[in-house]
Amino acid sequence: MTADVIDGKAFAAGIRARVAEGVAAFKASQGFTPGLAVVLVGEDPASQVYVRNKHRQTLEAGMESFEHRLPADTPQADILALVEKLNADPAVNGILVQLPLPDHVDADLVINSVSADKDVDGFHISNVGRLGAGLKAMVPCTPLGSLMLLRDRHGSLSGMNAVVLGRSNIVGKPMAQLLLKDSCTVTIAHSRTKDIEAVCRGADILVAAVGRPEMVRGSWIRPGATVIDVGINRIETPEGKTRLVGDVHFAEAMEVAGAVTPVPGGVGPMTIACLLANTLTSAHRSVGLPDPEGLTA
Ligand SMILES: Nc1nc2c(c(=O)[nH]1)N[C@@H](CN(C=O)c1ccc(C(=O)N[C@@H](CCC(=O)O)C(=O)O)cc1)CN2
Ligand SMILES: [Mg+2]
Repeated sequence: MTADVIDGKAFAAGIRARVAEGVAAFKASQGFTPGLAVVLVGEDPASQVYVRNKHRQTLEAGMESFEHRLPADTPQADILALVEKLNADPAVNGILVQLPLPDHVDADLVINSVSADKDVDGFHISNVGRLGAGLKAMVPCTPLGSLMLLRDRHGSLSGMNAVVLGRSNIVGKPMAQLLLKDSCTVTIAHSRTKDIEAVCRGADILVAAVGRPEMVRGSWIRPGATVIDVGINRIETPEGKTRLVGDVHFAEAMEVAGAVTPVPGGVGPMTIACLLANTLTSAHRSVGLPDPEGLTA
């Protein structure tokens, strides 16, 4: 059996095109352009690439992009002051502080200083609580993108057994909430889970978000299951080069699963597409428009 490869790159391009249409319609009806502000502190190489891509794709969608690059040793008070300024700026509909932040910064404090209405990352504690309570929230981008890929493949997810491997605040926990909201039976598995392999084998939907290269082997996967690989791990090859792999052993998964997201080109591109979608959603909500269709959870 050979699984289908879920083309997240192509799907993300479609989402970005729909966001661009929504932005054009928004500008025409409201007379202003939605704006996204991104704050990068320090010189982490991967973060620099992600922030550059966010800037380019925000402009391509027809939105304003405000990039704030601060040195790694910026005092926490200066970061908080910048966020306050962005909170008060009517040209800014979405604010994102790129993670990870340097060690001297309290990331939770900074995340929760972003206005919940402009929190396009969905990390603010009030958005976390709203998602958990089944209320309208800003939803974290990677889980939202993963949900879109699952809905596209299956239509309804109702009654499916979903296992989320990993319990991070950024992916694992919100992913589990979204799957529950779509009426899956949800299990969160993690490093202390007993017989994790058997737990994963019970999954119709397996979402791997642990940050451990190729941890999920073919024997962990139920035949025909849909596997969403959120991991992005850079490993060294025997030739001394590096390459990206997910949390799932892709070649083995392809032999067993019904469908698998590749790394790269699976969930990753959906993260930025959903950031743009969230920024448009935030602009809609700021003027009392209904949420843009098909771009929210
Ligand atoms: N404030 C936030 N910080 C971080 C988030 C986030 O959602 N909000 N997520 C990640 C990084 N990230 C976006 O910020 C991100 C990661 C990966 C990709 C992506 O397109 N990956 C490609 C491969 C890229 C490569 O070659 O390295 C893929 O998987 O195909 C986009 C965005 C942590 N920080
Ligand atoms: Mg975890």
